[in-house]
Amino acid sequence: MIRFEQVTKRYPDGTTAVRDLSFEVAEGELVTLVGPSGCGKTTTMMLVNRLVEPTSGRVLVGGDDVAGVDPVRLRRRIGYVIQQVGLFPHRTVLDNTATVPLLLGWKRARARARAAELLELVGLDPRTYGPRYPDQLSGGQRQRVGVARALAADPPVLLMDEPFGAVDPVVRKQLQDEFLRMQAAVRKTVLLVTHDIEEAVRLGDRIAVYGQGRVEQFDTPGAVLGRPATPCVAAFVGADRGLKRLSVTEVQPGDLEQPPVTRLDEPARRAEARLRAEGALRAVVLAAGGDLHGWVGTEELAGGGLVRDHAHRMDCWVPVGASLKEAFEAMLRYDAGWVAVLDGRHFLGVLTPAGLHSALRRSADAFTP
Ligand SMILES: Nc1ncnc2c1ncn2[C@@H]1O[C@H](COP(=O)(O)OP(=O)(O)OP(=O)(O)O)[C@@H](O)[C@H]1O
Repeated sequence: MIRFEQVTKRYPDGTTAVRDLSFEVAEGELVTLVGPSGCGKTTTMMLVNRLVEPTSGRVLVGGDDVAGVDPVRLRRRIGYVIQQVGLFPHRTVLDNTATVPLLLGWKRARARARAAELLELVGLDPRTYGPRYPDQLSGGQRQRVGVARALAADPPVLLMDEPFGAVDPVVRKQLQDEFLRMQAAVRKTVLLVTHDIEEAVRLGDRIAVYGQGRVEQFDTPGAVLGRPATPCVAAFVGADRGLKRLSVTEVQPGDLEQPPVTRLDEPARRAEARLRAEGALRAVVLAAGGDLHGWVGTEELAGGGLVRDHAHRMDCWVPVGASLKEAFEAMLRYDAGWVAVLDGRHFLGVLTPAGLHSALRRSADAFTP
C-alpha cells in the first residue's frame, strides 16, 4: 500500500535526512517509525504526501509513484495528523472536523453529519464539543479532534506525526487505547512517527527503528525487542526490553499445557483414583461443554459424592490472545503456579512459567522479512 524503494532525501544544505530507504506498509497495517531525534522519521512521512520530494528512489501509494500524482489529489487520499494539531482557531470543532469533506465539495449538512459521527468515534460527544472552539478544549481533546479531522474524508492512508505527543502519560495511554480500538474497526494503512519505544511497540503491527538516516531494523514488536538487529537498536529499545516483550506477546493455544482435568458430575472417588494413578495433586474442574468451573485437590475427593461437592472456583484465568504480561500479572495476583486460558468460557489449557518462556522465544523468532 505504501512502498519506499531505495529512497534518499538530501536537503539543499547537504543534510542527508534519509538514505536508501526500502520498506513496505501493507494495506490495513500500522507501522510505527521510531528513533532518536533528527534521524529522518518526519522526512520519511512527508515523502509520502509530497511535502518533501525524494532526491532519488520512488515512493508508491496504492501502487502509484507519488511523483506522478497531483499533490492536492494525493493529499485527499491521505489523512495527516501532526503533534501541534493545527486546528483553525476561529472555526468550531465541528467545522474543523468537516474541513476536508467541505474542501471536497460535500454539501454542508452531509459534511457536518460526517464530522459529528467522527467526533463520536474519537470519544467526543458532538453535542457538547461540536460547537466549542479549539481553545475551549484540553490538549488531549484537541488531539482527538486532529484524528477525527484526518479521518473525515475516509482516506485509505493515515500519516501521524507524534499524534499523542503533547499530553501527560495517562491521557496518552487513553488516546492510544482509543486509537487502537478505532483502528481495529477502520483498518487504515498507517505510518505513525514517535520517539517513544513504548508507544511504538504498543501501536505497531511492525516497527521501523531508525538510526541516523536509515532503518536499522524493520520487524514485529516481538522480534525488535527479542532480537535487536544492531547495537544501536539494542541501545534504543533499552535494557528492560525483556520485560517490554511481555506486553507485546500474546498467549496462543500452542503455548499451553494440558493439566489433569475432571468434570463436575464425575463421581469423586473415581476421579480421585484416576488422579492418584496419574500422580496428580490437583485437577482443573470443567462444567458441561468444557467450560472452566474451578479446581479440586485430589485428597479432597476422598470425601465421596460428586466432584462438584468439593470443587473450588478459580479466578486465575485470562482470555486467549491476552498478553503474557496480563497472564503473568494474574499468576502473581493469585499467587498461582499457572494461569488458565479460556476462549469465552471454554477451557483451552494452562500457561505455566515454562510456557511463558517458550512463548517469548516464539515471539522473537517470528521474523517477518
Ligand atoms: N528543510 C530542511 N533543510 C535541511 N535539513 C533538514 C530540513 N528538514 C529536516 N532536516 C534535517 O534532516 C534530518 C532529519 O530530520 P527529520 O525531521 O526527518 O527527523 P525526525 O526523526 O523526524 O526528528 P524529530 O524526532 O526530532 O522530529 C535532521 O538532521 C534535520 O535537521
